[in-house]
Amino acid sequence: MSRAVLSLGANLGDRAGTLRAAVTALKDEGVLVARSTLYETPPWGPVEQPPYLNAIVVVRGDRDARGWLQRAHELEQAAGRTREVRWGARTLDVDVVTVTADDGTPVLSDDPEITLPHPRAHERAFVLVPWSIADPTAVLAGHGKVADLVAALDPADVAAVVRWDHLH
Ligand SMILES: Nc1ncnc2c1ncn2[C@@H]1O[C@H](COP(=O)(O)OP(=O)(O)OP(=O)(O)O)[C@@H](O)[C@H]1O
Ligand SMILES: Nc1nc2c(c(=O)[nH]1)N=C(CO)CN2
Repeated sequence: MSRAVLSLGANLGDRAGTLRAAVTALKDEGVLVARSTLYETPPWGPVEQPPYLNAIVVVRGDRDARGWLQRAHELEQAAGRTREVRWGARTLDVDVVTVTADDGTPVLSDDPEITLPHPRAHERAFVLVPWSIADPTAVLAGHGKVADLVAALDPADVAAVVRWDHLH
């Protein structure tokens, strides 16, 4: 058994419907431990594209790191995602942020197919803000407490991550 933190993002189509369907699928298979609410976030990266809805889920089950990556890809495929431009728009993006063994040891990997922790998680407000809500005690291996990483972000980047439920 291991625990994984997954980052879910959508910026095409019915964004909220897509994220809710992914969370429901994880809940129905009995692996969902915690989830954030939905957040609207400005697009990160070099590609001009619509705003994202993002969420963090914590799952626990009988999978290793590759198993969680496989599950992430299945969720993307179920949402109709095709492989497109790097960092470009998509119906659903599921990244594996961390995997932790049951004894609390973080899984570390520099394999390009599954790099852990996710190499860009520590600088992404759209990951850190929802994660600190889903798990206020969370730690990102190599970078420290997630709540401290949020506090160290540019306040403008944090303010731009807006609880989406409040807008609707
Ligand atoms: N921790 C990880 N989570 C998800 N994919 C990973 C991870 N580490 C490596 N990869 C690899 O990255 C490849 C590209 O993933 P993807 O298209 O989701 O990237 P991206 O979302 O555009 O960029 P980013 O990784 O910066 O979020 C995947 O096929 C996967 O094998
Ligand atoms: N705000 C935000 N920006 C992104 C996201 C995402 O999930 N949220 N995913 C991307 C895919 O690589 C690129 N940029």
